[in-house]
Amino acid sequence: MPDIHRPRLHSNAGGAITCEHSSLQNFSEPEMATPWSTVQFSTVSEKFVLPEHQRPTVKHDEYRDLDIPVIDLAPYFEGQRAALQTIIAQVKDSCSNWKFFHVVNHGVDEARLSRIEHQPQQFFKLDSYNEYTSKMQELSELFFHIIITGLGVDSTHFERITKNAGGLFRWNYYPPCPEPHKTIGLKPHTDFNLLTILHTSNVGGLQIWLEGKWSGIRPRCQSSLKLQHETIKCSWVQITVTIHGGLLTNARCEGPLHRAVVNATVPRISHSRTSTCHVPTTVIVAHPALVNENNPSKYIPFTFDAYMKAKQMQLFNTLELFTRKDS
Ligand SMILES: O=C(O)CCC(=O)C(=O)O
Ligand SMILES: [Fe+2]
Repeated sequence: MPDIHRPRLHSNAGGAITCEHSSLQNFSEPEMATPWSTVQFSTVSEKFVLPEHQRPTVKHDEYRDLDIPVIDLAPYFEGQRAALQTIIAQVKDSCSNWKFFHVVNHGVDEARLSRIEHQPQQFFKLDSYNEYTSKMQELSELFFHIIITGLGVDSTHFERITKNAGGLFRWNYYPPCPEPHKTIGLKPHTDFNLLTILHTSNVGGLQIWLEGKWSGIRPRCQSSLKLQHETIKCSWVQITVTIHGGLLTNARCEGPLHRAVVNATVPRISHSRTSTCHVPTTVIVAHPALVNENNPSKYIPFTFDAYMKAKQMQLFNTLELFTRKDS
């Protein structure tokens, strides 16, 4: 298996991160002030304000004095006899009593750990990053407008959601893979949320399920666009409407099933920006004008909160789905 780094992160305030696979870089948009952010805010954006009962009551620097187990790997690396047996017993105990533990003298060098921590911070400081995210927001809003206008329906129904849309920015890194035919970079999926803007490096890999088969989409970075008498070089982005879009439009605009394949020679990077409805209580329901006898309502309305809970059920409490109810 190639070591695909696939960050999946929910950029709610501050960027709580959930990783589906090992993640190399997780970047959320700078909606909140952080010590190393160039953007400082005095209030939290409305779209991140949680209902009172959902707000955390334990502060970030409020710690409990717990006797969390610390596993020391030094004796093992030093080749001490019986070290492994001791560690096995400690880990066994920690797993059943705590479900987690700290590890010291783990052999991962400090400089490397520090780089992993600091390099992303440099990225967030870049002006280009802030400019990029606001451009992406503008582009998303423009496309919301275009899509809604195309449906020929009144836009107020969508505005409650699109106006509050936040962003989820994700980088996918696909290293070259010695046996690309035996594996896949990103399994078939549809994106959730409203709209995805995807930009890929000039290396193929994205495939979309079209007319009953997987179709490779040619990367078109630096394509030329004729605009009045001028030819301008433009970088290409792809826009897909995703699951909430499908629900809002009663399946008139739904995101495509897609996947990413890997290759043996060149690394590939893609970054996607999905628009997210962050108001947990907003009910996502099809526009009434798009539901009629010929197009009966396809989906049960849900709130963003319910949707996230269902998603988390699968991501974090997956085993609950397989737990015997009679046990
Ligand atoms: O890498 C790609 O081309 C696809 C990425 C993707 O589907 C995603 O990030 O959801
Ligand atoms: Fe995707």
